[in-house]
Amino acid sequence: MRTVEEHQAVVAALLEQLPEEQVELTAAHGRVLARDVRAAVALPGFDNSAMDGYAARWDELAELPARLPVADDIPAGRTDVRPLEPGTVQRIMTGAPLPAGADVVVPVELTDRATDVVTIHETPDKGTHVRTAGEDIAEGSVALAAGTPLGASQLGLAAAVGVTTLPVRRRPRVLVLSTGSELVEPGQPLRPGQIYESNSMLLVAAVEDAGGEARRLHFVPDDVEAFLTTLRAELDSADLLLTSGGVSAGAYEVVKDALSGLGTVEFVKVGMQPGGPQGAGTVDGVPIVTLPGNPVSSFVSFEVFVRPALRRALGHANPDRLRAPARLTASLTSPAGKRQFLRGRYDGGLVSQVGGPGSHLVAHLARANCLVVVPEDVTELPEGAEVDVVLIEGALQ
Ligand SMILES: Nc1nc2c(c(=O)[nH]1)N[C@H]1C(S)=C(S)[C@@H](COP(=O)(O)OP(=O)(O)OC[C@H]3O[C@@H](n4cnc5c(N)ncnc54)[C@H](O)[C@@H]3O)O[C@H]1N2
Ligand code: MOO
Repeated sequence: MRTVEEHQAVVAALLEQLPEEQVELTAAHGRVLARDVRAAVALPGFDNSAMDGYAARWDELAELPARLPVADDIPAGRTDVRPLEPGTVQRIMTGAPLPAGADVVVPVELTDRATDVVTIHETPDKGTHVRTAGEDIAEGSVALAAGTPLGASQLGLAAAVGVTTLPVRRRPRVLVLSTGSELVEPGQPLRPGQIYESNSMLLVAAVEDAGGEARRLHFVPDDVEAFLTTLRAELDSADLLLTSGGVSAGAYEVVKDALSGLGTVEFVKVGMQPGGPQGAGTVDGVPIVTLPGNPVSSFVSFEVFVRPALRRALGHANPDRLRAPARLTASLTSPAGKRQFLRGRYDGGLVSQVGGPGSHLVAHLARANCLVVVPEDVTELPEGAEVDVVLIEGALQ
């Protein structure tokens, strides 16, 4: 039996780092930066005001109230600001360049707001409300490091330093193929013994969530010829093929039967639950990961093996999910010798198990926001025990 880490290494080794491409900033959301991006300009680019008020020389405000002539008016965007003459102030707006010689901005609220000669009633400390050039980032320094996922704040920063395109890694093209003679397309009538096919939906969404580009192939019955025909027709358009179902110990294990002896796919048992039966390898040089058909097993296997491998291939600095320590709200039991990935809801340092360990419990899975990891050698945990949880909800990443 393979350990979780051993099978993770096998799957990760199947995927090479994806090639780089340059994309417009508007298309870079959700991608991963391939190379460091340096700031072409400092931020702030020049000393400027943090408040609407009056730029002044702090030494001249020792005696209050102070009355000083307003020598100029500086709205944001002015490019010809003159130095501050001694004995004067300049009216200034938020974001406008600070005149040379000014070392404080007095907010309008501390003045009579006059535009000819202003009366200042109170003065802040020297340097207050002045944003200094380069205090956020220096010109030429690394603004975004390779491996950074590009979300709202990272794209905002890229635009702020004047970037228009970014180097990212091409999204991996992942094919998803479900197998099973019991499967029916959602929307069609069900006969006794049939179920709606759901793993392909789950896996396509999981691939996209991991940064890949997924394509759902129409599921095939437990028929080796049908499976191989689909595989051969589609394989060369993929960086990875994910299959679901047909890998355990029964009489109609289509994926196992079709791939055994073809390419390098190896079928193994991994010491975990759900997700025990696994397979991974290549056919015609294309990586294939065969996930177990139970929906929760498919999901957990994707989380544990495929997601980190895809994210590593995308160049993520942190390919793994965030983890957190949490205290159990109720006791639990776990089989010896297998790492359990129970479904849970985590909030504020506490975690509650959602449903039992059964890998058919899709409604419970849909309510979970974490996986509760119970190590191989732990069989019982009391209420209040500390466990490790893997946060699986997008918003928490
Ligand atoms: N005698 C043994 N039986 C089983 C073993 C074992 O070691 N010995 N392992 C069990 C475990 S653990 C798992 S997990 C499953 C894995 O089985 P398969 O990968 O072969 O999957 P199937 O048999 O095709 O399906 C299992 C289950 O999931 C449902 N399913 C399958 N595909 C889909 C889909 N696309 N959408 C929705 N639901 C799907 C299917 O109807 C079955 O109920 O094997 C155990 N058995
Ligand atoms: O390991 Mo199976 O994946 O429990 O249901």
